Amino acid sequence: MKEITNRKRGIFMTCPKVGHINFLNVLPLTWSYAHGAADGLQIARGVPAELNSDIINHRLDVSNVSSIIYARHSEELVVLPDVCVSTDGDVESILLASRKPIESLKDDKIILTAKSATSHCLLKIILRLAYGAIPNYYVRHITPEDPIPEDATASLLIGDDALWLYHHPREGFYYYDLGLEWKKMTGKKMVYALWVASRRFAESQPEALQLVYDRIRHAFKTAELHKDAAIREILPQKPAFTYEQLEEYLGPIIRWDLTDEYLDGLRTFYKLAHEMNLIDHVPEIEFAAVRRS
Ligand SMILES: C=C(O[C@@H]1C=C(C(=O)O)C=C[C@H]1O)C(=O)O
Repeated sequence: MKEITNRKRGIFMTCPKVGHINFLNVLPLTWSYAHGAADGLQIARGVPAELNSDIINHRLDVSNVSSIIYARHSEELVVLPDVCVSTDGDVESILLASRKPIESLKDDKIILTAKSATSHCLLKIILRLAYGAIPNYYVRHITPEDPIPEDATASLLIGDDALWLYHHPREGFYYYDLGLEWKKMTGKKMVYALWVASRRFAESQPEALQLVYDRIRHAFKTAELHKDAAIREILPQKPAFTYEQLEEYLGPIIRWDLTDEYLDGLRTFYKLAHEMNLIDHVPEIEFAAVRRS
């Protein structure tokens, strides 16, 4: 298999350029890449906003991206089946931090982390539909140590920043988990990130796409087997978290299977985003033509 792949790679492929959002929520894949799964791939690490832009601008062939980006560029992208970053309720790492209770937010100033795209929409949908609030939003760099700038009422954090804040909340603020808020409002699961390939790459290099898909899928399929090793390996780089915190986060909390129920949650998200003019159409979800494993 390896030989065939390598031979084919020699014929068709330069090294596929694969984006990797460097958050703890994809630790099984980070671990796999560090243990052989990155061989023959060119991995580019970044935050969602960077990789969202890189795939649209053809600097990447495949990447995990904010799920809303697929809706905005579905004509240029195809979705890899079976993999995503999602939750059924609490997410822990997408947090609204606020000086006021969420029920009393109205036209306040809210700062949105510059790293995100999906959660910006998720927050706008939840505040508008569940709380009747239409705040003024500004995108800015935010640090979890100083989560709400002086001039704002609330702010939105995602990823490891938000997970850190979840475990080290500053007293005197209110905190809202947007995975839980979404579940309370819609009863549905929520998909935050998808893996997508540029259509151009998918059509011109199907074997290379298959290789990348197989590696990503395998990493999440075997996540449970390597969970302990992956957490122990990352902990020295993430001293602000305990083993128990990551062990809970990477399993019961974060899910990676893009099953029908998660797709249903994703379609609901797109429908509401469209109703709020955050996207201009609700896309059909078109999957890459890979052999599923
Ligand atoms: C669950 C999370 O979802 C992330 C949220 C994203 C966004 O808001 O655009 C993008 C990728 C996801 O990995 C998280 O931030 O931890």
